[in-house]
Amino acid sequence: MSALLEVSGVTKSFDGFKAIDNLSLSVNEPELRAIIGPNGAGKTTFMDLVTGKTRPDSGTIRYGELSRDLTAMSEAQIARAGIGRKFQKPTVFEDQTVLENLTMALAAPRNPLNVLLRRPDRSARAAAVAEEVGLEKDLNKRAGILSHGQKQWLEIGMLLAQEPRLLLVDEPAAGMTTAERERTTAMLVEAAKTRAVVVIEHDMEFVRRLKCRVTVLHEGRSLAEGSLDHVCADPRVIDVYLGRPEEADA
Ligand SMILES: Nc1ncnc2c1ncn2[C@@H]1O[C@H](COP(=O)(O)OP(=O)(O)OP(=O)(O)O)[C@@H](O)[C@H]1O
Repeated sequence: MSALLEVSGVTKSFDGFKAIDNLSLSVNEPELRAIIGPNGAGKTTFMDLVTGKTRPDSGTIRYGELSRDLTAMSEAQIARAGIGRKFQKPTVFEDQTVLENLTMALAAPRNPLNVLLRRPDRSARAAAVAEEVGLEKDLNKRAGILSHGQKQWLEIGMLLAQEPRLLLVDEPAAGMTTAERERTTAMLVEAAKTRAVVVIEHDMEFVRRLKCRVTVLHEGRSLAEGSLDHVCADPRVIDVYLGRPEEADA
């Protein structure tokens, strides 16, 4: 296990307001990491910075063995370097089938000789990804008729098909049924066995099931980090995020 992503002293202001304030954070490979924190804590901005959608005012974001500085790379270069992002709302091609969506998303074979010598069966690879995200029985269904949860899984599958080294996932459980949430947890835990997966999530039960290291963001800074039990016992986290029971009752 080694650091794949190293965020050091990053600050990002919008109109003088520090959305990210001297943030340092590192993610290993493989690792599953949850990022929690109150509204406006800077969670989405963090993902925007890593993917190159937003540029920091100061600090560095280094990635991979070569410690490439992501702040000097375009969004397309960052995506090509193996960083995938799943936004909250599913974005799949509704008129295409599950299989077609996954096939379109498949990563191009890295070695051109593979294409010449052993032309990979793209449908078989797409079917294997479908199995990873529990859609193996729905290969020929049009994506538009899938449930909200299934669309989320399809999009996760489309990202996995691109073989990312770092996958950023924004609130995957939002709008899902309890059963769907449980399957999503299992999927992310499995995906994080061979890559880095960073999940933003508000649902604490969901985070608990991930059984992973948790970073609590608050006002653009890392307030606490460790197991969920560890951060939940931190009085500062209780104050700014979890609330005290007597306050909740009030
Ligand atoms: N493009 C932008 N322009 C101006 N302000 C922005 C921009 N992006 C984010 N902000 C501000 O930065 C702060 C952090 O926002 P961010 O969306 O990163 O928080 P968050 O932790 O993801 O919140 P939530 O849980 O509500 O999604 C907020 O005050 C937000 O209004």
